[in-house]
Amino acid sequence: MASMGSFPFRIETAIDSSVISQTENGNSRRPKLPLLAYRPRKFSGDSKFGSYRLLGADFGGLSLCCGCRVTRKWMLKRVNATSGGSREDETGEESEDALQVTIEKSKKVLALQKDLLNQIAERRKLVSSIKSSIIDQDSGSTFSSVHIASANGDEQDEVLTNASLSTNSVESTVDEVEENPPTALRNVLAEEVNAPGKNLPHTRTSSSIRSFEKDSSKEIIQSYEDTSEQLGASTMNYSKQISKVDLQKQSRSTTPETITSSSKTSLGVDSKKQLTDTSTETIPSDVPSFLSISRETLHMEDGKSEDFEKSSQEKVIVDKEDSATEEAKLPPLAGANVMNIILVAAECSPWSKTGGLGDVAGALPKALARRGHRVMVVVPRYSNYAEAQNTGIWKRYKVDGQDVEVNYFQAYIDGVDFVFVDSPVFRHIENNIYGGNREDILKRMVLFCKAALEVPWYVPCGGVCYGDGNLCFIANDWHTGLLPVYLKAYYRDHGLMKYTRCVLVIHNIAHQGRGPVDDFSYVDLPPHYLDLFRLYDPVGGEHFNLFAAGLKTADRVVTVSHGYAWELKTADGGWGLHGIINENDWKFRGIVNGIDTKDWNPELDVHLQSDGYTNYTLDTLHTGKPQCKAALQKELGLPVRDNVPLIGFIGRLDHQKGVDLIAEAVPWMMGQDVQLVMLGTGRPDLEQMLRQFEGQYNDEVRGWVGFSVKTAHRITAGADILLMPSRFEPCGLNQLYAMCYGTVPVVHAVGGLRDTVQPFNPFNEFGLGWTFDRAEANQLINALGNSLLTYREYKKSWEGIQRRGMMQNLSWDNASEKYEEVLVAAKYQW
Ligand SMILES: Nc1ncnc2c1ncn2[C@@H]1O[C@H](COP(=O)(O)OP(=O)(O)O[C@H]2O[C@H](CO)[C@@H](O)[C@H](O)[C@H]2O)[C@@H](O)[C@H]1O
Repeated sequence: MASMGSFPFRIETAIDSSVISQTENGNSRRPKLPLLAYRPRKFSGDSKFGSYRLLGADFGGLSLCCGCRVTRKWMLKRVNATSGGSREDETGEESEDALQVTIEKSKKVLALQKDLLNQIAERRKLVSSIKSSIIDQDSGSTFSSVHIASANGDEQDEVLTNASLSTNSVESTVDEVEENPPTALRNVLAEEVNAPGKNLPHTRTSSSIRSFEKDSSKEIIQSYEDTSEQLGASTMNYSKQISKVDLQKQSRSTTPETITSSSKTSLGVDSKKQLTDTSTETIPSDVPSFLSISRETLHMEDGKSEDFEKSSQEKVIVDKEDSATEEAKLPPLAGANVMNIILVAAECSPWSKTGGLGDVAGALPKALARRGHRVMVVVPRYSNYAEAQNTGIWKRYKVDGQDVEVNYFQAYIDGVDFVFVDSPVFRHIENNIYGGNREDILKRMVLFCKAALEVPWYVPCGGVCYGDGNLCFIANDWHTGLLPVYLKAYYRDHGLMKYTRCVLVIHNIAHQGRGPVDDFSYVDLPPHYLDLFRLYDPVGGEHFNLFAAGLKTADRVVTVSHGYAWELKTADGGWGLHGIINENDWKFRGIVNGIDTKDWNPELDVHLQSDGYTNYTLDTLHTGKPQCKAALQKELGLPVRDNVPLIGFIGRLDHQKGVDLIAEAVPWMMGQDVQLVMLGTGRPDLEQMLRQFEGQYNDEVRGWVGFSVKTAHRITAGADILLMPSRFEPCGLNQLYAMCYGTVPVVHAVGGLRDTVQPFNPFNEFGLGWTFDRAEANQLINALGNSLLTYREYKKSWEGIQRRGMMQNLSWDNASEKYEEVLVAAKYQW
């Protein structure tokens, strides 16, 4: 069957024997002239308006190239004209008038069709994006951001079914369009538009057409009217389809702004209600009594909440309008996997940061949002943050028998909702986030995890709460190890938050939230939960271990490199938790961190835009980097010398980072004509050591005790070599930053350092830096010696190392895709 024509018509050419057999004289032989039969099909409501069968393969030398009804009618008349003899004498003025009317009508129809074709082209893109994001072949079901916000399982199913059904409908329609591209019709239309009436007059000037009778013109007009009517109907129907597509696209869109604007602008009443219901009515009434007493305390503060919601909705709608075109063009990278993700961390750059966790919490969520997920970060509010507005939402949670009130602040930045949990216990500790005694820290984390877990219910971001369906939390380190435990104990054990999952990320196993078993009393859990926390190891004996409970209850566990994932399973690297990690190997995975390529980019770095520093790229490495080096030397009061290797160190001053190994190597270094700049805070003895080196080698060493993000950026840009002799390093970010800035890393090959710094091989000019196998000073000296030799004697090799480092794609884009795989695995796991 050759199928031609244009949407919404489906034209089929075929030999229809029943018609063949009904020739005028009743003979069953094939007629001399081709016959045409019109068989309208009833519009089924899905995609077809009618179907035409063209009988016969040839038509007086004209191929059956056009499926439009007009042409068919015209052909029919031509058959009659040919078979019925010439009537040229009857084609006078009257016929000319009729033709004129016909032409006018045809123009209108053509305009209508043209419009329709445009709409088809536009919507096809839209529908193909929906197709890719909807179908979940494995499960046969589809989760979408509509039910992200829905808490009721039944409702979710209903939404899914409806969505799937209507999508299928749209799909079939579009498939037909694709199967039957409207090229033929468009050709005819194009001709008609370019030269109105050209087609008809053209045919009419041919001898056979000149013989049209009066009636034939009327029939043509009637035919056009029919066509017009059908086009009108089809346009209406297609508009309905388009509306459906709109609705689905919007309701499936995962970004908060889309959801908000959908609820305000395009969603149908039911959909609006659904979203609204989610934000306000999904809070289960049968929440266990041992939970917070916050349920009744959702109150507005001087109407602030309303204002906040209104303003955030307005902002979101503007954002939505700005990005609407782009969104319509691009389907989410995550496709059918789009979900709501809430990353919960004790620190988040740029607001709070003591190390790499802050960097990850600030950057990974943005990368996940770029993939199309709706993403939130929940972090304590340690200080007043200019960007964050008070939502006016207050809740109270029980911590160690006391009611503690929290107030949620919110900001929407780079596609991510940042929610800050405010409470007196977090205030003014921005410089000592993990400070205080063990019980105080533990109580802060209890409060934080309880408050974070309920954010998706109570804090409307962009006007709509996240809800607990299709939701996955990402908890980070022991501080939020209670999150998966509370999710289980308070909710899932009670049949609540059934579709919510929690992935726990290990950034550093050395800190576990250990304490005496009695600490269990602070975490406010049923007694049978104690076993999750109880751990025995030769170092701590029987103790309370918060990380252990988190690892056991999390749906999935991630750590920040492959090397560290392997190390964590060993007795040396697991720090007492290797047993639990091995037992849970099935849910454990290593993913190497990415970096924020906006923050840490020599081309854009805001800290390189003053004080003699400069931004640079691969192309300007030759001039830019030396300028930064000179600026750093000048800023630190070191001799400004271009040819002296400048060695940098940035990091916590503790056992992990191997600062003591550097200290051991300093006397040797000072004999090598190098400059050494160290930035860090931590153990007082190591801080003192930095000061001492500076005093002792004042022309060569600078020891900056303190935490300065600006200085960290400037050292990264100005140094030639970055030293990282870490005893263990789960991932390490500084070596990644260094490589992006053309600074060559010299590292202990451990954990993520081994994963990310391929050792330089001078024979094939391969590699990114120098590594050494054991955390020992002589090994460090050996590797550093080789790097200095290359720096001085093999400039080309050095530049090759720099360039290879700078050319890597270290962004979060790759890592976020892998996180997405983990989140999806968690989502479908029961
Ligand atoms: N004094 C100072 N002033 C300014 N900035 C300073 C600073 N000291 C450190 N920083 C910054 O803090 C970050 C440190 O990140 P790292 O990944 O190197 O180590 P950290 O051990 O904190 O992180 C843990 O988590 C991260 C994230 O997963 C893992 O990469 C890592 O291996 C693991 O130990 C960098 O951005 C660095 O510039």
